[in-house]
Amino acid sequence: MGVKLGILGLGTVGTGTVQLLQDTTDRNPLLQEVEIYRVGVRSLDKPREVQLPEGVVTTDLESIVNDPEVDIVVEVIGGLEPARSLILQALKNGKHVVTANKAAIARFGDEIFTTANEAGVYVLLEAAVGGGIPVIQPLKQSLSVNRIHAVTGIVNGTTNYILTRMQQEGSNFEDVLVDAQRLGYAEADPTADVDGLDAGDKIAILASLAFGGRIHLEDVYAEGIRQVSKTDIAYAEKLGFVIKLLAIAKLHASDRSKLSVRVHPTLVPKAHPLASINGVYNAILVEGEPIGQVMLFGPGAGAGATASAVTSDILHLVATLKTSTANPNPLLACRHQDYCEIAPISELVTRFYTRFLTRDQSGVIGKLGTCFGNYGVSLESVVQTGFQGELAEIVVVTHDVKEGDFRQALAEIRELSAIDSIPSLLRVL
Ligand SMILES: NC(=O)C1=CN([C@@H]2O[C@H](COP(=O)(O)OP(=O)(O)OC[C@H]3O[C@@H](n4cnc5c(N)ncnc54)[C@H](OP(=O)(O)O)[C@@H]3O)[C@@H](O)[C@H]2O)C=CC1
Ligand SMILES: N[C@@H](CC=O)C(=O)O
Ligand code: NA
Repeated sequence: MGVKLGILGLGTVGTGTVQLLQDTTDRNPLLQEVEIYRVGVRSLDKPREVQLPEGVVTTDLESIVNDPEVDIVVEVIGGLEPARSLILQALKNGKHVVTANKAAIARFGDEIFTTANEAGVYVLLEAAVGGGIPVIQPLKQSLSVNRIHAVTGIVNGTTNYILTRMQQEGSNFEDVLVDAQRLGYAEADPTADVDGLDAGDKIAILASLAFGGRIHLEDVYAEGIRQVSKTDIAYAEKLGFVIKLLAIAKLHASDRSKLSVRVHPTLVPKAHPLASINGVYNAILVEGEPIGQVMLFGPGAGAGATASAVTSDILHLVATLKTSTANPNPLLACRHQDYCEIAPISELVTRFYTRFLTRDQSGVIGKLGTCFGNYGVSLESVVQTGFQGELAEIVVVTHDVKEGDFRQALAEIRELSAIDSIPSLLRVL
């Protein structure tokens, strides 16, 4: 007997998934067991790229999650509500759920996984992080015998696409964002991408899997790419770096009972493996013991890539439904109950790149050095790079420093009469 799917959403990801399921030749034969039974959308009048039999498509999404015939609900509508309520209702009705919705999982994971565990069903979310890259299952299974020290990723396709085109073509931020939207990479509200919130949701999910505890999303520091200018990209290039929006979860430097979980634009040395990840590609570098470093790389967004991840989850569940036992499979279920302790960003120890615009006064560099010295900030390089009108431009790269100390030094520097402004402040990997 076939396994019946109720798919919520027929946009970029839903359409890609239906296309994949309607073309099963040379794919895993288990896919032939899957029937696209119901599909829920917002508007019945919209032109669609896929054809479905009469009566399959509906705007009544609740009827899908409540339909006793549906075995697996695939949630690809996105957003928080009604996605959360529909997922919970499906789980309570004993249906397995596949979702690509990192925003809902990062916020309501506790409620969703608890409900799933109580109902004895699974929530699979491979598409929620890294698009088509298998990263959730590897962290849950293949890599889970390691002690993980750090997960560092480029996990937002939209911003990586924007930064790459700004770097390679000198393109303008807004124009490239429009292209990313047209290509189906961006969220319905692209501020989630641009402001680092989408990457924040994703690193919260990865941290939870890698470090074995739940994450309060409000503890995750997230900074986006709006402040990254063409000027910074050009200076970074001269200094031997590329600027990437990195999502980082690692054991805290001085207190290994805490985690540091954060998203921010970062100067990445050109020789680092993440420096060459361009366009919509994502990569996640996992460091652990005894494995060392593993980098998972691939397309981070887009219809086909994301459909690959969604459909692989469907396949897992089809296999599970066919071999179902009374006890849940612990490799598929969520095993976390407790929350991780997250260190505040002020405790982060990192290098900084900072660009100052200064007035033409003598001894400015000396004054900067004194302020930094007052807070134990030592400098790796100081370069006076040129002029912007009347103002001299000075670029500073520090050695490792505690972010709180560095911010105090900057507060003192801002008070100097020689300082006009500090247009850029970026962390260096
Ligand atoms: N796009 C990508 O590359 C990736 C997306 N994701 C995630 O996948 C999910 C879906 O994204 P994507 O396909 O891009 O989104 P789209 O905006 O392209 O599609 C959303 C679909 O859901 C339907 N929908 C939305 N809200 C409702 C509602 N309230 N009631 C009924 N139907 C609704 C829409 O219906 P209608 O068509 O009638 O408007 C549409 O078919 C999101 O969680 C996203 O974060 C994850 C990885 C990559
Ligand atoms: N908007 C997201 C889509 C995939 O998760 C991105 O750009 O990475
Ligand atoms: Na993935």
